[in-house]
Amino acid sequence: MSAATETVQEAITQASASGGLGALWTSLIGVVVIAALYEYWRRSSREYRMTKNIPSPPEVPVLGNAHLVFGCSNAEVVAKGNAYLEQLGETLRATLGHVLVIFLTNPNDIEIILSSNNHLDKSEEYRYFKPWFGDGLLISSGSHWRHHRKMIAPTFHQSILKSFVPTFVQHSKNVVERMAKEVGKEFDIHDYMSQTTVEILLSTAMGVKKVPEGNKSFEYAKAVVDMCDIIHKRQVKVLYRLDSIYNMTKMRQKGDKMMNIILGMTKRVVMDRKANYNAEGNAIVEEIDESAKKAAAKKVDGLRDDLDDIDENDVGAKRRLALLDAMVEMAKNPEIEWNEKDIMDEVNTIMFEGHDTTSAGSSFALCMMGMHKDVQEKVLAEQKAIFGDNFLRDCTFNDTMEMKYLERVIMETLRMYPPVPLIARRVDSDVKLASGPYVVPKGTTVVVLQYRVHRRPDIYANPDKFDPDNFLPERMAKRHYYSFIPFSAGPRSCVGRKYAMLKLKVLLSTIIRNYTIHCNETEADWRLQADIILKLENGFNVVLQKRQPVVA
Ligand code: HEM
Repeated sequence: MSAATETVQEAITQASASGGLGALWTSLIGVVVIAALYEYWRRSSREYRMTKNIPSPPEVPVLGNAHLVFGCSNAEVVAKGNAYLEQLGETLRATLGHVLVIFLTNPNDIEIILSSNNHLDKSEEYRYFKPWFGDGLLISSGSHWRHHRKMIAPTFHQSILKSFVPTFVQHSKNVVERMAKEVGKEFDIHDYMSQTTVEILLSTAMGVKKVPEGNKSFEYAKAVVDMCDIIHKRQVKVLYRLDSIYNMTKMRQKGDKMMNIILGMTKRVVMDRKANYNAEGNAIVEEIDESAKKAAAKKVDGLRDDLDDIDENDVGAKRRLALLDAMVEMAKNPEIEWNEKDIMDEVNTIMFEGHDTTSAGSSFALCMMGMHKDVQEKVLAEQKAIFGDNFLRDCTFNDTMEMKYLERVIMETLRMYPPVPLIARRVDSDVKLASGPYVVPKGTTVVVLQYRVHRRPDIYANPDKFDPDNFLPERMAKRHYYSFIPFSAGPRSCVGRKYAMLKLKVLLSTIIRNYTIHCNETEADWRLQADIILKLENGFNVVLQKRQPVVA
């Protein structure tokens, strides 16, 4: 007899002994009636009825599909989700109790959502980020988001990014030096990438002159990983979604501890910058070049966004500031609506978005090069062609423009292992999908699954094969624009995508010119962990060997 059956029998025996059997039956009947009413309400909602024709995994009353993920580890949830999509097709409906979600993997459907200026609001699931990001860019909505986006996008302008290159180089050289002690041993390179990407963000976008002593940056990065794990659990486990239950758990206590570490770091960053604020000294003055302006303006309309270099109204010289300086200046300007909370919200948002994504991206890229030696050799050949006899000299912005093959390696890595594996939006009106006779009702959560779109065999002929040539210009030209979306796309795409690509090139170029990378595992050994940012449950394990001096 199971322990549960014994407990129920014990309760019945005790209840009948104390004359409470009637009360027990009444309670049981009460529970059944409430469950039946809930199930009736759940199934008769407009969302449920309108999406009934969309394929769904097997449902049970009250819980919907929630029973399928009970007790599953993160990697198991990912594996199950993939298996259902494989079995049921490109568009899927799932329910967690009454919470209904539509999963999209068809680029035409995705374009309808992401290119629209209407479906810009994030889904309910992002609310668990609120104590961390406040009303920062990632989760805010409406006019607040529009105002912040307009003010923040120019702080990632190309002229600012170019000025960051020497700092990217210095930190890349530092991490090469730190990793020297691991040479010949197998180790998790993600730990090094995390610390470095935090420090790079602090020194560039945040303008911090001296990075925190000891392993404070690593402590921050670890706290971010733990906090993401907690937020992800709250998103997928029905009971933790309720604040009243979550507040009673040990997880809440751990969450508070992590938030203290995270907010402690970002508060110090803002205080430091304000104390050393010198807008004139830090500004980048850019001469606006007529021919560059005309070339930029010629870009295909559909691909234009607020990050493209289109400054048609700019004349003469333009003064630009990096993110935190720009925000401190805005807060001083009475004509701009910008206060202390706005600064903190954006610092917290960008410190998170800007480091964890690129540390995952760089770690995946290094592992892929460690596994695919032919690709590593081609990357090396390109580096030799660029750096010649002076192989270990500092990389410049112009060098990065020559790194076409490395760029393809990065894009192929982001295709196969997109650091942000999914995006969720709440649709603003009823949406007719292109993938079938489906209508997604207003207010429903839609989830765009980049990971699955990027592995569609009808788009990428051999989707599970690592092939940087998937990003040859002629192949890219033939594909749907929304079939490669690691940075999302449309008006709410990643504001840091150019920063990320430039930083990844400098970092990977510096590492590859110093070390040969080996990865003893195969992709089949990897256990993907998709809690907010895609990672590996079993670590990014590589072995480095010092590269012999290279002769061009
Ligand atoms: C490989 C690196 C990166 C990847 C794959 C990536 C991916 C993404 C994706 C998919 C989104 C949309 C998320 C959503 O809608 O839920 C996003 C938004 C965002 N990203 Fe990135 N990102 C990367 C690096 C960066 C960097 C370096 C920064 C800043 C320094 C940054 C800042 C942001 C911000 C602020 C948003 C919110 C934009 C908005 O809602 O207007 N990201 N990113």
